[in-house]
Amino acid sequence: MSRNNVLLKVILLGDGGVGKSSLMNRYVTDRFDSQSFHTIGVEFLNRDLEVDGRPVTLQIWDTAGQERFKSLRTPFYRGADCCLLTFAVNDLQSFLNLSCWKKEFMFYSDVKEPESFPFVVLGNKVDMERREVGEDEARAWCEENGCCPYFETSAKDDTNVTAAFEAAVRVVLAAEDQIGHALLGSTIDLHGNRKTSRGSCC
Ligand SMILES: Nc1nc2c(ncn2[C@@H]2O[C@H](COP(=O)(O)OP(=O)(O)OP(=O)(O)O)[C@@H](O)[C@H]2O)c(=O)[nH]1
Repeated sequence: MSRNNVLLKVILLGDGGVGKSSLMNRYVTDRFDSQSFHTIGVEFLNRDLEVDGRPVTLQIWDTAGQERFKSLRTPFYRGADCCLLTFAVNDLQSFLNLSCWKKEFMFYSDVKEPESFPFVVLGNKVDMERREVGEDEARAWCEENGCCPYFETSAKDDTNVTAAFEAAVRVVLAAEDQIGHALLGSTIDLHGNRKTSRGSCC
């Protein structure tokens, strides 16, 4: 039996210059521009793919990370299925700002169940020799903040870019399956209360 195509909206957030546009362009067009300009507002690109036999259209929304564009980007958070929090491993401040990005997303999006909303974290620019954020430190932040999985990426070298976007699709599909199973598997106890179970994203 053929399965229907699923449209998923994922949104890239993070400080200006960490490589959000470059990651999107690498994944969708397989190109890298070393002179990439700052995004103004938002841009989006689609890519069709198949994950575990399921046809998916991934709609990737790339937002402007600079503070002055905040009012242009926040209206686009609504309806997102997954948020990709991005920092650059050679820029400590962009890592420290991840919590602010997560808060901003939760404030302006229409997420119904904040505890189980899927986040993926990308530590970009791993091709750079000088690092300011270690992999262990980044993984620890992800664990503490319920934002898994974590990928170390390079849009320049095409390291882990496909893996990261496919992981975003997988966490969304897994979360949807879990809700489906929870509803199917919910039971009515003798007192008439519906029992459901829900897991976290990690
Ligand atoms: N070395 C290296 N440079 C990168 C990588 N990704 C992006 N860059 C460079 O970093 C700069 C900023 O990249 P962008 O993709 O425009 O960053 P952004 O996060 O979209 O920035 P805003 O649009 O301002 O939010 C550009 O000069 C890119 O060429 C990477 O993986 N490695």
